[in-house]
Amino acid sequence: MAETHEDTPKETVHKEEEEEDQSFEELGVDARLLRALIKKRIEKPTPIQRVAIPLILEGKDVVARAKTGSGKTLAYLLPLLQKLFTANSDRKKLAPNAFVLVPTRELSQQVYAEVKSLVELCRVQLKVVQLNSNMLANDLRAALAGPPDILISTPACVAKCLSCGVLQAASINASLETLVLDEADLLLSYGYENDIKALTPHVPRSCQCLLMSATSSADVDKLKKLILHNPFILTLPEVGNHKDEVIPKNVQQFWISCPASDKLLYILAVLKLGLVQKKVLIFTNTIDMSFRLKLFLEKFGIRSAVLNPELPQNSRLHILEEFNAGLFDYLIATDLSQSKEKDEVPKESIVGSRKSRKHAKIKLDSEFGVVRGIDFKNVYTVINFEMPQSVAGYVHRIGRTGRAYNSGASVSLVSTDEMDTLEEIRSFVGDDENKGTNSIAEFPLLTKNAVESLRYRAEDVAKSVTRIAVRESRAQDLRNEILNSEKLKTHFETNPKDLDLLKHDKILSKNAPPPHLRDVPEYLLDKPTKEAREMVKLARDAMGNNNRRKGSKRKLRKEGDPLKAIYATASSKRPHKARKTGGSDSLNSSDRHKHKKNKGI
Ligand SMILES: Nc1ncnc2c1ncn2[C@@H]1O[C@H](COP(=O)(O)OP(=O)(O)OP(=O)(O)O)[C@@H](O)[C@H]1O
Repeated sequence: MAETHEDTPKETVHKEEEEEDQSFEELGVDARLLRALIKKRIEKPTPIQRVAIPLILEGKDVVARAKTGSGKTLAYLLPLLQKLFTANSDRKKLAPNAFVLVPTRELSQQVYAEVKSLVELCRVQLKVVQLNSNMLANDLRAALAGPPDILISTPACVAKCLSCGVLQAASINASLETLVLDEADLLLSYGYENDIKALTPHVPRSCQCLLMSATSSADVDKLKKLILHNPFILTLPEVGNHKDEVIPKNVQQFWISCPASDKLLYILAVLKLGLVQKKVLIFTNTIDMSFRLKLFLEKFGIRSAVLNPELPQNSRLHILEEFNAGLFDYLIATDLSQSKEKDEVPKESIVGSRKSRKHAKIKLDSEFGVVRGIDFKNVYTVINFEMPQSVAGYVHRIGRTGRAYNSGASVSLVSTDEMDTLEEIRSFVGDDENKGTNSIAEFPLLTKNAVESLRYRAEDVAKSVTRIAVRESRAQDLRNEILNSEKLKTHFETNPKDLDLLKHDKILSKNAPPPHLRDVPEYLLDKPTKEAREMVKLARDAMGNNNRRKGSKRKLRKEGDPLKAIYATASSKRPHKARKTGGSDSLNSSDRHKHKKNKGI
């Protein structure tokens, strides 16, 4: 095991403040990787990268805890690649030199894509493979022939490789130089404990072990004991042990009180009136609800895609790719960690599919995960259409926006039944009126009048989205995706960059959406809503409709995010106590005055 040491969070704080302007070069990153980072427009290291990279380059075992979106992936990938670039090519290699183990396939794909792009940009010959436990033993064997330099996979797949003799314990022991457990706080809760235990006896003592995690938990401690000996513990002060600092500071959090039966109406108002910035990631707790929402929104001309664990893997990856590439603005993701709907797809949802007849039932993919780790690109707004059932669920959902140095917002629709959850979240994230930290403020831009103006249309359309319509659409979508999945597989093998083949935000309703529902007539909008809408539009324009654009980002950081300026007053004006019912307050004239004056927070 690598040389070890125990660092204290306090020492890390000191170091970070002192060296805030350190460049990647000063951290000791290789010239090829520096050039790759420039091409990727990554200019300066994030705090966790500043602290972790030098230690990992020195060969230390490291446990790195830093909040979601803080750049943990590059924190371990850069030194890992550098180590492989400079390794002696004559050394014995019977198995991959590095294992990167992650909890979900989506994440495995994401890390793989990141490694591949870095390796290509560096023009270095390194073989990287990504495996999953659905692969046949022969395919696993073929992929591991060589063997590759880096294996990216889930613990279950490595355990499978060991048990079916595709990977030999002795070969791992002779060759493994680096073991990374990414999203370590999740690995055990995904049920990988035995898989990890199957691997650990074969990890050589000389192997450098890295544990990356967004939160500290008993599970991380357990893994630490299982794998590492006296590692450096890096807990970023800004994330750190303080429970009130788990949400990135650049994410503004809002909530809207609304009856459960009015949620469709409220989300329609928020989206249709243009009160939030795109792209928007919407979380539901069940697959049926995601289809209900999709069908409802598409009647109003709002096209969205759904992402859930019953879809074939190729489709899921393609949906993520398309969303990240900006091909559509609204993605409805089902966070099944919050749901009882975990075990199987209901049979009726797959009736008629050729595959369904063959297999009778389709298991949901247990390696699916949309909440943790996935780097959704340029998501500005996260909407909790249904509240997560745990504080951790909330933290990880919100973490899909405000990634790295970007800003973002979250809006939670909270029904009476979910009010206790909101209170629990508030007390956990340290929503403190006096400190102004991490406040979850009432969403300031949606007025009661604006909601009521859409009620008649919304209720009418909601009635037409029946349970049967939902089930049929879900079945149809699954059938389409199963067929598409095969096409995608072959197509993307030959055209990896072609993202336009299949659109995932296609309309599922049998009847085309009525044209009169596409636009909200001016007479339905009250004055505050028109003003709020205009302000969001102005902010969007000022941000070039994309706050990640080159140039504009730098400008924004300097001058403040215009959307923050809009929200600022409302954020500081928290309701005294979470109300149990009713909509948001209207903007009064002094609020509006302040909105205009405020130059950002
Ligand atoms: N130094 C940097 N400067 C700017 N952007 C960066 C930097 N490092 C990483 N990023 C970008 O920040 C985003 C988030 O990074 P990453 O996925 O590694 O976060 P994370 O800490 O692993 O989050 P999570 O815990 O949610 O998985 C990515 O899009 C990544 O490309």
